[in-house]
Amino acid sequence: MTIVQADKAGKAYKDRHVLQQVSLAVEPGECLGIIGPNGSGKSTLLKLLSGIEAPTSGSVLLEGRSAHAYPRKRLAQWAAVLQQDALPPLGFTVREVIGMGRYPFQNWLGTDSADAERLVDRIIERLQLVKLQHRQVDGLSGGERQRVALGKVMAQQPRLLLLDEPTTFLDIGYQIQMMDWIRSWQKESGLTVIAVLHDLNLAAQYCGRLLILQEGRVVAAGTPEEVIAPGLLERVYGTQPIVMRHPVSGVPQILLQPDGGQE
Ligand SMILES: Nc1ncnc2c1ncn2[C@@H]1O[C@H](COP(=O)(O)OP(=O)(O)OP(=O)(O)O)[C@@H](O)[C@H]1O
Repeated sequence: MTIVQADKAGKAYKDRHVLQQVSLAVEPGECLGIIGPNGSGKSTLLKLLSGIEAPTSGSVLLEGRSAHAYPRKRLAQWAAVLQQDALPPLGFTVREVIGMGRYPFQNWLGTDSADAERLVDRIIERLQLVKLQHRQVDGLSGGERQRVALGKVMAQQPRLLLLDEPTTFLDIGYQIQMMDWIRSWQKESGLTVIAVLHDLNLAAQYCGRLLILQEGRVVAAGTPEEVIAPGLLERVYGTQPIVMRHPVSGVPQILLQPDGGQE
């Protein structure tokens, strides 16, 4: 069954239309990348697709049901959101923060339906956080904190993972590591991923399908080959990048041209 379906979804704040007529369908196990310039509505779209906000027109269905029809706790057991700097609360250890991902699964006695401690152990090992697990999160570097935030959403064991700029503050090593972890998690568990990414090269490498927004409307959707095209990118971003094939994976990659390439 289609995991997420938007049908002519729109969002307006007062009389300002931030998103208009957005239609898309995301199938189980796929990775959809959402790209587009600053202010084009990417984060707003993610809020609609995660059920955090309701559309003001059209509809968003999660497994066939209106996102707003889900009780909050049920939604949290099903979908998880990872943001740019998820800023785990101060004063907690790495292990405690990862364990917080289990809150939606606890009953009123605080007991979990799964073997939560073993799950947290496995995640800590997987994300190479063993040495850091008893450290407070406040003292960690940006890259370490983002790893902890990923651990927390992994503990949630969602079926749908929504990423809002997950790699923005990370160096290239951490960017690749983060996206690789997410990809292997996706492959192992059939997780569905929707990712807002500013980095078109990362988006083309990790997402099988891309959707590009401009001023709140979908201007193109398709494979990276279809979307990462010089003419389209110039129209949307107002700059003309060089598009080349990645020498190893073959996916399209861009090189920026200062001043439009004219000396
Ligand atoms: N709560 C709100 N009230 C009014 N306007 C809003 C609200 N949230 C977002 N907007 C506006 O909607 C537009 C789209 O914002 P959004 O954050 O979705 O864009 P974005 O593509 O994620 O941008 P960026 O790449 O810069 O993060 C912006 O002009 C923003 O000012």
